[in-house]
Amino acid sequence: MNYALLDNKPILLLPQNYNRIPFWRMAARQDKVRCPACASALRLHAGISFEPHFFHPEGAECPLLTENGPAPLDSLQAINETAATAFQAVLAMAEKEHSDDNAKEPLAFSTKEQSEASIDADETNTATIGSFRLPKKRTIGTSTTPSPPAPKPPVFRKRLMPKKTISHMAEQMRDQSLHPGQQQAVHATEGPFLILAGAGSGKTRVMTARTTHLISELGVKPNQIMVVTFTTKAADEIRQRIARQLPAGQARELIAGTFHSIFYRMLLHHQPERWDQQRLLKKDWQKWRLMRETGALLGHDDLATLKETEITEALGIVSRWKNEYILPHEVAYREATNDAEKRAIQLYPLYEATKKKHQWFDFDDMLIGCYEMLRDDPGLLRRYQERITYVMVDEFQDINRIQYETVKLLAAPQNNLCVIGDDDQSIYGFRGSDPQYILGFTKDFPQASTFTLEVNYRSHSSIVSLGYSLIGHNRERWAKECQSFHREEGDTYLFEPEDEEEQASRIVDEIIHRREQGAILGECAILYRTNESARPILERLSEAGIPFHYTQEEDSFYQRQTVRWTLNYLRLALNPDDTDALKEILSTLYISAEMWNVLRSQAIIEDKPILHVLPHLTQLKTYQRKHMQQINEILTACKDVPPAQALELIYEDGKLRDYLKKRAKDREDGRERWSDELQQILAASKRHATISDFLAYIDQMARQEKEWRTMRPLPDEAVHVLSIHRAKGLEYDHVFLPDLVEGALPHEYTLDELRKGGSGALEEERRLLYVAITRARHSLCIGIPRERFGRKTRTSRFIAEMGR
Ligand SMILES: Nc1ncnc2c1ncn2[C@@H]1O[C@H](COP(=O)(O)OP(=O)(O)OP(=O)(O)O)[C@@H](O)[C@H]1O
Repeated sequence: MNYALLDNKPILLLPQNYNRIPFWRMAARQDKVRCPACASALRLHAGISFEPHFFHPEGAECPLLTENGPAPLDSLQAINETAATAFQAVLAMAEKEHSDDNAKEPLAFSTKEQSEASIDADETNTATIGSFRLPKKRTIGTSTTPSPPAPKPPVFRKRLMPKKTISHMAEQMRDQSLHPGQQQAVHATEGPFLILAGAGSGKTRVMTARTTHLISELGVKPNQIMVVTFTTKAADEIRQRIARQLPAGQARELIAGTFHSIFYRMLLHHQPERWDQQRLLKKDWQKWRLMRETGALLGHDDLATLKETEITEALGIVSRWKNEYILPHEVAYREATNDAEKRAIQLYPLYEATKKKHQWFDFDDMLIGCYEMLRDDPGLLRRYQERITYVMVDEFQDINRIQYETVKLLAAPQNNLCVIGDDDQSIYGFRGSDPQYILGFTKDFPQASTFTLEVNYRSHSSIVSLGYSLIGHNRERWAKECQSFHREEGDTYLFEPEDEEEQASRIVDEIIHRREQGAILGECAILYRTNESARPILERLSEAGIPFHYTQEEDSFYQRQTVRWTLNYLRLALNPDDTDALKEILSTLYISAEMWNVLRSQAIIEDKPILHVLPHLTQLKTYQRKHMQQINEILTACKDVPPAQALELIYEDGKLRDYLKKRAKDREDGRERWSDELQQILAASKRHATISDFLAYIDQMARQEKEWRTMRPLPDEAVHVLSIHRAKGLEYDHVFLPDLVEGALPHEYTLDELRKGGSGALEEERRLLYVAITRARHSLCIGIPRERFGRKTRTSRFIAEMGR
């Protein structure tokens, strides 16, 4: 039903006021929204693909509930005449307001009428959803015949029309396991081959079929075939698929794995002492510490006391040089393009020398080590070349120079080298990979044959269309014809929530809705660009009791230092006796840890909470005493106000914001992450009426999150929450992409680079979004929150690009 009572006043979910949903959602959570007939509490269900509505939670008995669901507003008349009259009045008022000037107002949802009107208004090649435009018919396939006029879209739904040729092909091909293009790629085995394959075009299937063909049709021994994949998971999958098709044991002999795993096995075999795993710098912090000590050893200029970000930058640059096989002695005369590179030029030689002295090595050294071992020992190289007669490299777009050079050594002299990749999916530039290798393969191997696999078997046509409209804006790419195998159009939605909290709620409501329609949870994935986007989503999933898979890439949000300090202030407001909380925030009050014991004994003598004896410490300077007094007053005032208001008091009057700003400046950290974190807590707190509710909620979330993680649900039974980078190579029926706003996707640092005149990073961000879009089989929902971290957002430039 689209009506309810809030504090005895009628509210209606009408198109013109959908954008007030966050407020109603909260009211519904607090049982303030009630049914005008039975007075029981109503819940709000507001997803993405359906109209938002109030519903009676299970077990409710209400005269308005019929067999076919809740009765329309008219039926209320018979049950509660006063309420019905009040609703009619609200309805009339809303309609008047709407007809006056609301046409200009962009809506969070588009209604049936609006979608139809706006689509009618633009018959060319775009459809409008709310205030957004998406392609209605885009070239899929090669035909230039204009598509028939689009049918009227159902509510909240935008349809993209696939061309006839595609549906025709889908019918013809339904029962065949390999498309003719794929078959060609499988059967071409001798000499170098470049297989340029679009997203979802069956690269894994082709690699597997090619391997099986070599073994069972051509009699090649599995241990003569090397298959390089980008992840261990992909290698396992290929082995498993092959194991199903070949006699037992054969799959195990195949040389399959990532570059690192294959090369490391070779190194261990020939130089076990040198490459003993004990000497591997496995963890980031080990390299980090070594780099910091290198700086201190150099001891001049700014290197003696390297800052956090400078160390990370230096490690990144050194790693990139190594992947490009630029050796320490070669950088001395290099012209630095910026300060970070200048520092790296100085650090790199000593950093490597120290590692060598202790015989330590890292993952990049494995690649260099293997290349040099083969290059410098012609006998050994020949033995490998004689043994490995077929080489296949998947995800070739992400190869770096050192990997490429080693592969070339191994594949020679026959050069039965088959590389397969999609330059549009190259997303590891920061690791030294470069789409130029795939684009330049035919120059290195002029005799190479090139195949293109352009049919996307994964995604429904509107999703393929969106992906190609976007990626077509990249300049450095191999142009491909885009085709979808599927006749079905699929569903693509844009939605504009108020903020990241509402965005998360709507994604989760949508998942619940889809589960009710038969969707499998494991086929739903929420893909984010940066970790910050995950927090509200994980909370809403936990709250709704929906299991999820989430690989934590860094500290959980509520474990971060800034967040912990903030929450401890709130705890102290509730309970001035909370000594643990006070001890944690001492540094933010500029009180040293040594003072703690003095404070404790003073509190015991005076029989008062430590917080209250703070202003009376004799060691304090006058301004400090005044500040401590103020903190006491603020915390007392916080006790009885909603948490969002309390946080504002703590940040501003309590000067926590000033402290964090100063701290970041002192560390010259430069990152504004603390500020985003404060805004995130503020956004989360707005959903709660009291501090104790908010704190209890956080504790419960932490417990639940931990539980979900330890429960390890089966893959099918849990929603996947993961970064776009991790989602590469994977596929799901339903994909949700939150935060399509400037600064998130494209990421802020990309925009910085753009401002300085470089467009490479922006092209990589576009590829990243392309990867995300093409993970979806049937449906794709893109969220554009109007606010993020408490600030107004700007829609990602990529949205407009998808519509042109
Ligand atoms: N000939 C085919 N007929 C039907 N389905 C196919 C065919 N080839 C591939 N598929 C299906 O299409 C989907 C995508 O295949 P695959 O994962 O091999 O593509 P990919 O090129 O590796 O994708 P990406 O690079 O986007 O990760 C899979 O679900 C696969 O089973």
